[in-house]
Amino acid sequence: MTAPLPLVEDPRADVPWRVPGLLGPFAAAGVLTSADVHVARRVTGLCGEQDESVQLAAALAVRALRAGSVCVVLAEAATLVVEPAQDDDADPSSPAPTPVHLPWPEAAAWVAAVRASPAVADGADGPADRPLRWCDGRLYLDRYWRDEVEVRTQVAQRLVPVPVDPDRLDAAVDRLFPRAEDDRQQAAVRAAATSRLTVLTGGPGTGKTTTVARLVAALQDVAGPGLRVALAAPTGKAAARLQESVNAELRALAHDEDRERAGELHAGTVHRLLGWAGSTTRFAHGPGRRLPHDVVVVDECSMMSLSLMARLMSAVRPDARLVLVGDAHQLASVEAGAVLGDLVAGLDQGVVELTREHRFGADLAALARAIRTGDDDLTIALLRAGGRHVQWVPTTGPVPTATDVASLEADVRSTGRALVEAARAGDAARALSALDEHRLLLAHRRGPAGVAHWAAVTQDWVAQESGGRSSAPFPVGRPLIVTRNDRATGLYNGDTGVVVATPDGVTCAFGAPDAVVTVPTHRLPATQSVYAMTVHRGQGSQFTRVTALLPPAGSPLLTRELLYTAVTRARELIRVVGSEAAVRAAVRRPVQRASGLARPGGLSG
Ligand SMILES: Nc1ncnc2c1ncn2[C@@H]1O[C@H](COP(=O)(O)OP(=O)(O)OP(=O)(O)O)[C@@H](O)[C@H]1O
Repeated sequence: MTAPLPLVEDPRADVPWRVPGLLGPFAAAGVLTSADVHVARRVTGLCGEQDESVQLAAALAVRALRAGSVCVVLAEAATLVVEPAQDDDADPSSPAPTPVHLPWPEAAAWVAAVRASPAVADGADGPADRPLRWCDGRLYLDRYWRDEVEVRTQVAQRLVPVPVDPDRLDAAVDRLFPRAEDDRQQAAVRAAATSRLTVLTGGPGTGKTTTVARLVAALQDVAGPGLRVALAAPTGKAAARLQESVNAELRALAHDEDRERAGELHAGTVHRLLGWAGSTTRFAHGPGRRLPHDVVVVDECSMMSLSLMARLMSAVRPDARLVLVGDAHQLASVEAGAVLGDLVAGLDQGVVELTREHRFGADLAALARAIRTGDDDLTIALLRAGGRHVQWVPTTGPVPTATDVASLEADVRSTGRALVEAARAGDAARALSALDEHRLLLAHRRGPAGVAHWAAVTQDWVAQESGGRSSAPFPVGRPLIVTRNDRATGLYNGDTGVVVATPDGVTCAFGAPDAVVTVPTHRLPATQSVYAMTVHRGQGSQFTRVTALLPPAGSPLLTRELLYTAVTRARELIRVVGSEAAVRAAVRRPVQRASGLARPGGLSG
């Protein structure tokens, strides 16, 4: 009897087993996944569209969403390179992506077929009931086009002058920002007072949060008192940080009346503010039931997707003031869209950029600036020069050696030991401080330069420091990250905490060292250990010291925004472990997300 042949599986599960016809070579080349093909066939099929070139265009629109773009620019489709945008399984040691030669349809005939398709609404005035939309050379899934229209309309409606007493405003600005050199912060207060939309952008430590607090105080004076103010951020962690810093700043205001008028503010997630009803698109608040607030301030807006921004804008009362705050150079949202970046780049009014770094060490700030401006020579020079705040371990092989990671290891061991000791002593505040002392950030989740591998390595180092691994479900000293929002405990996806000993057993401490929240282990929502995290996960948080361990230069995840976001997570020290080629590849590679808002004039019509 012959043994059955072993089943041979395609190692890339996202490549369809067999895609016939025109889409076949695109699937085989890895440009399209089975999900892209499936969704495209379904949406076109429902409308009776059999033309394969239209199916291809639809599949590319679906693919674009995976890569963070809102639409596909069909004329540029043939310049596609094979690079799975968020693909963790991509082998980072593989060579850089290369253009692929594929059977692209002839351009003019392709566009004509798409525009004439019963699945496609042609232009802004096209039918409202089709799954796809063609507009200005871009093909969208219709839902995303509607979100863009919503944002564009809201922006136009909100950027109209709001009358306020000019003398009163002058007096408030002079009181709150008396120094002439704080002219940008003054401008932000003026913008927020005189417009219903203000975009406040700037790198870390440029005074955004300080400005938010003082502009709230100014608004309570010139448009209040008694304005209802909502503060929000895309993640619970970012919201907690915002609340803490804004209230600290409000308490420190020099004038009693400003302090009294502003009061104490609460911040929550954007989802919570909008009354999230358990699905990503259904919210209690919207155009039919607006938020009651007079002022809505949202921080960390770089993390907001197009869809969430559209929902937010349509839920804020037309006569309320909306202030969007964030660093437009950071990684954009995991979902499609880079609205903050589009607004900062495209608006000729309503945007205030803060540029003076107040907190950052000078060499850290210079490094962040070099990366942000795409200057790879300067980035390398600054890394090489090093300093009190910058360390570089240039690696040469595809995988870092023990020597390459020696300084990382020393940091992980010392902070790990401090964390475990504090947790064993039941000192939650000290354990939480130790938790934010150092963080290892990576681009990938899996693979040799991924979180899974490095979390295991660092966990071993910590275990060696603290008397071995424990098999307990919640070992004392284990750092945890929450992976799901949980109303019952008030914990949010991304919150980090630590397991601490108490006289009654173990519990988990979350929050800031001066505002500890304890949650018994049996009430915890889903959590994971957090010995290392992706840069995406680290967004919205800062740590005293950060090690960014870069994948090899060929990794598709290595981008300017990724490196900038990693570097700007550090308060005191950024250590980069990676090759010169990887650093240069990152700096030279800004993420390009296609959207109709980003095109010239895309925000005005
Ligand atoms: N005009 C100013 N003059 C002097 N110091 C300032 C000024 N504005 C802000 N600061 C100080 O600079 C530091 C950073 O300010 P802030 O936290 O507001 O920046 P940020 O842009 O919100 O930073 P991040 O994005 O990291 O949260 C704070 O210590 C703050 O007190």
